[in-house]
Amino acid sequence: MSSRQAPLPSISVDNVAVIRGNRLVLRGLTVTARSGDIIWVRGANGCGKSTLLRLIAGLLHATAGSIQTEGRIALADENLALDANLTVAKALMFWADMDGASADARSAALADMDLQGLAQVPVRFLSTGQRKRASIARVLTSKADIWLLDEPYNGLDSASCARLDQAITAHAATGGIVLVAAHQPPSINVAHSLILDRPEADA
Ligand SMILES: Nc1ncnc2c1ncn2[C@@H]1O[C@H](COP(=O)(O)OP(=O)(O)OP(=O)(O)O)[C@@H](O)[C@H]1O
Repeated sequence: MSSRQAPLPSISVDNVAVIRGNRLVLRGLTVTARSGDIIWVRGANGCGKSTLLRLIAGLLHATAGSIQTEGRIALADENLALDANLTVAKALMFWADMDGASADARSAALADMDLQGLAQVPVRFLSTGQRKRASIARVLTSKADIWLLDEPYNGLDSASCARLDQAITAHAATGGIVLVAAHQPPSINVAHSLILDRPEADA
């Protein structure tokens, strides 16, 4: 049997610039994240927080610079990524199957986000906060090493915020990486915060 262990998760963003539309959104951005890090990504509207998360997720290309990641990535942003016509349980199971995760992982994620009572409800009937909890449950189900969470606290009640804090803390404690893009500081200990510059046109 091989004794080789999987490499630790990491993110290395090196001197990255991005042009979106005709705007320079990020310029000369360098960020490193290591196993166990929780990083708060902050900055003014339009400074590129979502852009950075999408770059790291591989959904956008950098105009200059390089991005290297180690480990599996899950992104939760404004796009719910759950089939509106499926029940919450089935929509999560779709992703569990895609990610090679187990039904147990799905059940644990439902419990962590207090969604058991909504498991048989179609995704399209969820409220704003419930949809947000379901999108976080998808990240939990994925068993990804790197969580990229875009405004994860928006729309959550205080009990759900506490559950999310617990999930983030536990993920980092077991060696995962979490990037949280948010305007308000997370109430958990963050390794450091990354402040993105105000966009040039707004400065
Ligand atoms: N699809 C797109 N095409 C062109 N420009 C875009 C696109 N999406 C975003 N942008 C621009 O990129 C810039 C950064 O947007 P981004 O969504 O990353 O900012 P943000 O920091 O997440 O903002 P907010 O705090 O308002 O959520 C903005 O100027 C925005 O107009």
